[in-house]
Amino acid sequence: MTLEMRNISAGYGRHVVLRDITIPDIAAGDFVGVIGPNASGKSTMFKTLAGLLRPKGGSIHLDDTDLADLRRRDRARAVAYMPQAYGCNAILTVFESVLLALKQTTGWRVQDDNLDRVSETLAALRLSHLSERGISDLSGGQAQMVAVAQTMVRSPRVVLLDEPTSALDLHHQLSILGSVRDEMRRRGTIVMAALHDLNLAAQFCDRLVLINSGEILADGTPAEVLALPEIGKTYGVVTSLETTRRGSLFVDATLEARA
Ligand SMILES: Nc1ncnc2c1ncn2[C@@H]1O[C@H](COP(=O)(O)OP(=O)(O)OP(=O)(O)O)[C@@H](O)[C@H]1O
Repeated sequence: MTLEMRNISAGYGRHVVLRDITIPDIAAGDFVGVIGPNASGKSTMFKTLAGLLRPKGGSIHLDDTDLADLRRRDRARAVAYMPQAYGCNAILTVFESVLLALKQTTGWRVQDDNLDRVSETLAALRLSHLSERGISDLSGGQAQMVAVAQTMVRSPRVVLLDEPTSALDLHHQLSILGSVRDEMRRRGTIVMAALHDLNLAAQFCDRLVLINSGEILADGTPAEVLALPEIGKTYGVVTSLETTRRGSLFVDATLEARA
């Protein structure tokens, strides 16, 4: 399976946000980090991929299928999107809310294997202990992790996560990204995640796409992209890429060059 964005332009009314974006050859099981400053177009890219925003030009292909040719429900089955703003005040348990997400693109009759799928997804994300909790009684971080479960449960071919770790403590950032990466690799699902933390992006992503002002500035492995001078320029900081004693990449950033 291959996902490809070809010459996509998109925006809101006359405001053009994405300018002729091409991202080729995203393969099954790839974890692609989309990095770039505030308002650079990351969410707009995800909304366009999910079919919530119609591109003004270009096309998106999943293998030989142009996603624009799919019916709404089929597209939602193929591409699942977790927006930045999530949350739910319904009187549902976590388990029920994930089941509801699963049934959104199928019939409403609940079968045993649906229940198994919900249990497996919660277990894969290490969230089983929250199953019977009320969805509206969760902390911000717990709600964010449940939103990831709601996105993954339908076994889509592409998962789009818009800042999935913004509300999580350090332990849960590592735990949720590790679980998503392992589970999605096992299922051969493509994951694209907008991430602000470049060190998390370096640790978990196979590939990084740097976007600024709606244009792709770099696309490559974390080691390639994070070493580019464009990284510092794009964020308006000075960066240097280092390797820690444990062999991890580490982006050291300051506002101004040190004397
Ligand atoms: N619904 C909308 N209507 C009009 N303009 C919008 C809308 N949503 C986003 N924009 C504009 O599009 C541009 C890109 O926004 P987008 O949300 O894609 O950025 P982002 O990279 O996801 O930012 P952040 O990191 O702050 O979440 C911004 O200038 C924003 O103001």
